[in-house]
Amino acid sequence: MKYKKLKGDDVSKATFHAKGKKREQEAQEIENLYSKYDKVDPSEIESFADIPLSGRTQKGLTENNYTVPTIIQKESIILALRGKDVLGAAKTGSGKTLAFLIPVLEVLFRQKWSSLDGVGALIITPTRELALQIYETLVKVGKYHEFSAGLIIGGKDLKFERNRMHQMNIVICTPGRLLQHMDENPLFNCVNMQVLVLDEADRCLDLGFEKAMNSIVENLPSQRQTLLFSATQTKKVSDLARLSLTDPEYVAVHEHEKYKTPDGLTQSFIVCETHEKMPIIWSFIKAHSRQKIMIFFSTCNQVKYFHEVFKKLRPRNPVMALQGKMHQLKRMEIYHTFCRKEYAVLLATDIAARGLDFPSVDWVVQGDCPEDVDAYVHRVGRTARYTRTGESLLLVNQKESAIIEKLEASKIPISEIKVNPLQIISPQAKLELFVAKSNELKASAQRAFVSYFKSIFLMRDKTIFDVKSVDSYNFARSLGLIAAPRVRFIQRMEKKGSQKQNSDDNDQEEEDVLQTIEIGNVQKEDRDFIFNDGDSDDSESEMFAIKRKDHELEKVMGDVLELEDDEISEETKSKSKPVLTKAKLAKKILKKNLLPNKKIVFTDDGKEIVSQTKQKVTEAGQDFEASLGPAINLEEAKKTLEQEDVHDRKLYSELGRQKKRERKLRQKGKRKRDEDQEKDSSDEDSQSEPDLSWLPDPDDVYDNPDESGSEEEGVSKVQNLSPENSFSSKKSNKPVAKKRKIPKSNIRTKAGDEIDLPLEETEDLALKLISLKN
Ligand SMILES: Nc1ncnc2c1ncn2[C@@H]1O[C@H](COP(=O)(O)OP(=O)(O)OP(=O)(O)O)[C@@H](O)[C@H]1O
Repeated sequence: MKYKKLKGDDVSKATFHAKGKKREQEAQEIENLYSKYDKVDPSEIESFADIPLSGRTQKGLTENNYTVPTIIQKESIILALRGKDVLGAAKTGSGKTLAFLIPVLEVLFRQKWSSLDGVGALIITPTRELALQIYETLVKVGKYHEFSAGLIIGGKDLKFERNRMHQMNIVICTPGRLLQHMDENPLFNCVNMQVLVLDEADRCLDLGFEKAMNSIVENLPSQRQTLLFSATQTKKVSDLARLSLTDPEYVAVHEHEKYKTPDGLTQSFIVCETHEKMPIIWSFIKAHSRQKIMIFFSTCNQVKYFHEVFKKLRPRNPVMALQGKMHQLKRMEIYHTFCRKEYAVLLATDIAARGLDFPSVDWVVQGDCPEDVDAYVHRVGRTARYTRTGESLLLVNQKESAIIEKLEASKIPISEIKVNPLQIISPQAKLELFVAKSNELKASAQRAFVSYFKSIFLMRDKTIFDVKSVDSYNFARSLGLIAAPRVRFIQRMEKKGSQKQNSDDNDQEEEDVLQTIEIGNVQKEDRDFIFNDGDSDDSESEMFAIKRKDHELEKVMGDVLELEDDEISEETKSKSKPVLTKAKLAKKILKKNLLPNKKIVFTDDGKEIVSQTKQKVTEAGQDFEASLGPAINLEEAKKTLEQEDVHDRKLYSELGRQKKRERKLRQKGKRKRDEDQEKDSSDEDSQSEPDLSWLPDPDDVYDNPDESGSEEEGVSKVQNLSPENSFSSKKSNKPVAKKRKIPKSNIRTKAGDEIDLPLEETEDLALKLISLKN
C-alpha cells in the first residue's frame, strides 16, 4: 500500500478530519462512561479496568504499573465520578492521591475541558513538597490527557506563575500562594472551576490556614464538586459548613480495622530523660548505617543544629535536613535527593510529616514527642507505605510518656523497648569541642535549646508537655553547651508572675526560673505579655507570632510551629518580625539605662588632656554634659550646641589669625635672609683672592722639604678645590659659590700626605681658617 505525502492545506484538512473523528469517538466514550457509573459496585472492582475510566486515564495508569486499585480508590473514585462530594479517610500510604487525581482527570475529560476554559480543578495541600509530589504523580498518570497543569507554591517566581496561570486547567497549590494570586493576579480566574480538592484536609482546615482558606472558598463558584482526603479526616460540622459541601459521602475505609496505623508498621518507644535523647539518636544512626531513616524534631532550629553536628560526627550514612526556614530550591533538592537515596538519614520538622511518599523508608524516629495522636500517625506514616513494611521509634521523657496511653486508646499498637546503656555512645565530648571551636555552632546550639523550650511551652496538652519536666542544665550539656542558655520568655513570664504575687520573692525566684513558673496555667494576658514584647530578637519569636495570628494559643500545635504554611509565613513574616529602626534601638538602649561611652585622654603624669575641639568648654555645655543620661533632651542639646558653636567660631578665627601672623613672620624672615645673601655675594665678588700668606709654611711645620711648594702652588691647589675635582663627586646642597673660593686645605699628615677629608669638613675647616684670618 502506497502512502501519498500530504502537504500544506492537505495536512491541515487531514488533521481537522482526524481530530473531528477523534472528537466523535470521545463523545461516544463519554456517553458510555456516564451510563456505566451507576452500574458499578465498588466491592466487585478488581482492577482499574473495572472502573469506567477514559482510555487516556487507563493508559496512564497502566503505564505506571497501577493495575489494582486500593480500597480507598475503589470506594471513593466511583462516588466522585457520580458527582458526589467525598470525605475520604484511609491509613497513611493507602493511595489517597490517586483516589482524587483520577476523578479530577475524568471530570475535566467528560466536560471536554480545553485550555480556553481556564482553571477547571484546584488541588490545595498544606506544604510545597506535597504539592510537588502530587504534581509529579498527575503528570505521570495524566500523560495522555491534553490538560495543562501548574504548580503554584511559594518560594518561586510570582511573575512567572502569573503569566501562565490563566492557561492552567489543573492548579496544584498551597493556600497562601493561591490567595496571593487571587488577590493580585488579574489573569487568574476560577469562575468555571469544577472540582476543589483538599489533600490533608484536616490540616488545610485547621486554624493555621483558617483565614486563607475562608478567603479562597469565598472566591470559588458555589456550584462545584469538593473532595477532601486525609489519614486523619475532619468530621467537624463547622469545617464542612465552611466548604458548603452538599450531602457529602464519608468514606472511611479503615474505620473498623483493629489498628489505625498501617499493618506493616512495627512501633516502639523509649522512655528516657530529655538530655539522653541526643546520645540515643546518635547511637541509633551509628547502629543503622545501611538503612533509610527519617528523624523528626519539633523545631527548625533543632533540625539545623542536629544536622550540623551529625555531619561533623561523620556517620556512614549521608545526613540531610528538611525544615521550613530553608530556601525553596534547597528544599526541593533535598526532597529529590532523599527520594533517590537508598541509605540516608533525613532530619526533618513536621513539614515532612504529612503526605510525602519517600520510597522505602525503613525507620521513622521521633526525637521529640509529637503534639498529639494525629501528628504521630502522620509521622510514622512515612514508612510502611502501600504494601511495604517499616519500623518506628518514639523517644519520650517521663512526663511525655503520657502520650503512650493516648496512642493505645487510639488503636495504635506500640511497645516499650529498654535501652542497653552499654550500647549508647555519647557524642557529648565531641560536641563540646565543636561548640568551643565555633561560635556559630554555639549560637546554633543555643537556638536549638531555646526553641525546644518554646515548643514545649506552646504545646496545648499540658498533661504531656511541661517545661518543668526538662532538666535544662543537662539538656544544654547534651547539646555540647557548658551552661543552659537563658530562656527569656520564661524569665519574663516568671518576672511578671512574681510581680503579681509577691514582689519580695523576686530575687529568689530569679535564681531558679524554670522551677517557679506556672506554665500550665498561663493566662491570656500573660501570653500576650510573653509574645508581644518587641524586645525579643529571638529568631523563633516570629514563628510563634505567625501561629498566634491565626490560632488561639490554646490550639497551637507542634507541626504548626514548623511554618508548614509556607506562604502564610512568608506573607506574615515581614509583618511579624519587627524592623529594628534607629528610634527603636535608641528606645531599647534607653530602657537598659546605658550611658554612652566617653573617651578621656591623660598625660603621663595622669592629668586629663582636655581637647577644646572635642569637649564642651562653655559653662552651659559642661553643665549639659554633666547632666547627660541615657536620654537626651533635644531642645536643651540644641541650645547648648548653639552656645558651643559661638565659642568654636571664636576659637577658629583666633587660630586663623595666629596662623596668618606666623606666615607673615616667616615670609619676612625669608626676605631678610635673601637680601643678606645677595649682599654677601656682591661683597665676595668685589674681594680679591684670600691672602693666605699668614698661614705657616707646612714644610716648616712638618719639616718635609720634598713636599714643599711655593705660595703660588698652594693657591692654585686651593683653586682646584672645586666640588667637581675634589674628594667627592657629590654636589653639596650648601651654597657653593662662596665655597669654591675657599683655599684648598694644605693640611697634610706628618708623612706629608694630604688629609683626605670629606668635602664638608674641608670646607668647614677652610671657613674656620678664613674666619680666623679675618
Ligand atoms: N493502585 C495502586 N497500585 C500500586 N501502587 C499504588 C496504588 N495506589 C497508590 N500506590 C502507591 O502507594 C504509595 C502511597 O500512595 P499515596 O501517597 O497516595 O498514599 P496516601 O494515602 O496519600 O498517603 P498519606 O496519607 O501519607 O498522604 C505511592 O507510592 C503510590 O505510588
